[in-house]
Amino acid sequence: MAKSSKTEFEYQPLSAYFRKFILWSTGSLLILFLVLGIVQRVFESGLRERMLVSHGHGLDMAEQLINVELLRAVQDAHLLAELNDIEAFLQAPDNVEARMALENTLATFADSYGYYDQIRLISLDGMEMVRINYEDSTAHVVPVSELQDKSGRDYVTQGEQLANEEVYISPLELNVELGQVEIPYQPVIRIVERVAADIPNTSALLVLNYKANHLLNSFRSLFREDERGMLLNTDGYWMSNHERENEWGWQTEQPSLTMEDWKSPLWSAMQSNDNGLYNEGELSFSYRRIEPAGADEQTLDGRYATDLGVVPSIQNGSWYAVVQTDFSSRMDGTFFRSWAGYLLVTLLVAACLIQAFLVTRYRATRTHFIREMKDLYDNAPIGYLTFDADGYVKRVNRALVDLVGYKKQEMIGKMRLSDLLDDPGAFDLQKLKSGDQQPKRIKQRRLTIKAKNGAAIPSVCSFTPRFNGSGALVLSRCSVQDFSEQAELEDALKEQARTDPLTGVFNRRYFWELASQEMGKKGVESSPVSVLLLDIDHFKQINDTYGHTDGDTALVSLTHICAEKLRKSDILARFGGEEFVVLLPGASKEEALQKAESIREHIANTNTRLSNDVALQMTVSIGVATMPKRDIDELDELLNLADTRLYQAKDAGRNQVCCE
Ligand SMILES: Nc1nc2c(ncn2[C@@H]2O[C@H](COP(=O)(O)OP(=O)(O)OP(=O)(O)O)[C@@H](O)[C@H]2O)c(=O)[nH]1
Repeated sequence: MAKSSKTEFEYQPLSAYFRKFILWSTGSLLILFLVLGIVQRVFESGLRERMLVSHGHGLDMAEQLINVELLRAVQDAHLLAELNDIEAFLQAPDNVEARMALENTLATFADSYGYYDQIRLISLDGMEMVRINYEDSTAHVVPVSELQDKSGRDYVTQGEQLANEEVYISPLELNVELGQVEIPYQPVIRIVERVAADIPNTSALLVLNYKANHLLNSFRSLFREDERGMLLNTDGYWMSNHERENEWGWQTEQPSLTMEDWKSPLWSAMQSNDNGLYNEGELSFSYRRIEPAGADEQTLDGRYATDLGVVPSIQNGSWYAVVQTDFSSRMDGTFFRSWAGYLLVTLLVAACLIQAFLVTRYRATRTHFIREMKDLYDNAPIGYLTFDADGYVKRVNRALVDLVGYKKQEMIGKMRLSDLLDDPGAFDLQKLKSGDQQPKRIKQRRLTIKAKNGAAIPSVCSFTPRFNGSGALVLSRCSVQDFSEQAELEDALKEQARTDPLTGVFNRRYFWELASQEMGKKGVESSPVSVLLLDIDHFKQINDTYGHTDGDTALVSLTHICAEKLRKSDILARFGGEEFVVLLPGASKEEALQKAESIREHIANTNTRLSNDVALQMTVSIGVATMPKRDIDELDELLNLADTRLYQAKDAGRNQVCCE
């Protein structure tokens, strides 16, 4: 026969299995994604924190860079303003030597510093008096004929308001030559200092054109690759932007290239707070208002600037440094957005699905198994009863209910095992509970169950105890098998083994057993016992004459006739063939003799009706032996003695009793 390949779990309908699988996998995937979500959130917030630290660091560096650069330029202006050559020139502007001395000094300065593409001395009415151009790493003295009128320029107007040794720092802007923005762009800041103001009619403005490219390049290099650093002027135009075409909008006739136009809420935030963070989707902006070498008394740099003569009231307003990070692109570089991360998530999802499959399969198998077990328990052909450590019934099956006649609800939790036993003490629960005797299974025991109707039911019971981790009994299952029929059969077999099948009296083997018991009986040791051994006279002739069947009838009849003369305590048995034995407990020699005589006489006087209506008259010979005191070891000899005397009776002519 082909072996079935069906597993237990396959017995479940596929739809039920699939539904459970979906439930389990949905549940476990939800938990997985919840955990992953939390992990990602924690990681993200850490990343955001690091991003803000990096932003803050970049803005600190930017502020420091701007102040250091500009204050150094202010210091340079002071250094030049102190030159005697300037004072000498201003006192005699037409003196060629004084001019040349000043031009040389300024050219040397421009050469050796390299930060300034123009160093000029401008009169208060705006005319250039001396001008040094620094181009292609070389300082050039501009001839007097090429000097220009700068009156009306903002930095000149502002410079006119300065007191001696006061400094004005112009806005950062592209240099304009002859009305046109110089190409390539030359970002410049003009440092203007009033010189020789205390000498009447000689005061002028010392103007240093600070080349801001270096400052802007340094600014750009402060930020990480995935950060965008921006520098804006007080009107929100970019002086530095990673997209260079967005820079200098106010000078390139692109007035919409402002922060306000690009990100209006961010610009509003920048107007209201000096420092702050603005988020828009995945974009994060940190911003800071910077006073470029501003004379802000609150800050160390500001106090230093004031000391250096920078006049707060006429400065050009604030700059703004902004750093922007696209958080999603920063996440792109992390494990969560890497192929390893995606692989891990895929593996985890696969693990969840496999786990859901295995759990569903396991539970389906287990459910099926439990159902099978329950079915086996409930519908077993023998009774099952489960009881707890106190002996109370916890569960019973149908067969047991049928056997005892109680309803389930009458037993469960209400009756104990002992209530169901004919002898409540027959089963020792304590023994089952004791820790040192924890048999996995108590071997079969014969117990008599007491049914509701009072019937005693012989049963075979076996106990399977279950213990907890600390060895205490939790439950025990007891199987109960009705043994009534077998018991009856056993009794019948026992009876058969004891009796002579023809006559129904005890057989020789059982006679020995009973006689031995009688001999060993306690309390009557000194009382006598007698034995009669009977043999039918000429029985062979009866057989020969009437046939074997009538012979059998005669044998049966003899036991009846005999029994009429016996007490209840006397024991009659067939010893073999036509020979019988009678044990007379307590009978003395005289009493035994008397009993033998009465039996012999009764047999001789009683007819036995055979077939064909023949009336048979039998005689018996009897040997009598008596033991005055009981001794089990003498039983054999007692019977031998009776046998000898039986033969003596035969020899003496039969139909008589011999006792000596
Ligand atoms: N019908 C029948 N005959 C039996 C049974 N058991 C033994 N016999 C017969 O009993 C007879 C016994 O004969 P014997 O031993 O010669 O003794 P007897 O004829 O009684 O002679 P005595 O004992 O000397 O008086 C034999 O013929 C046996 O076959 C039995 O169960 N039924």
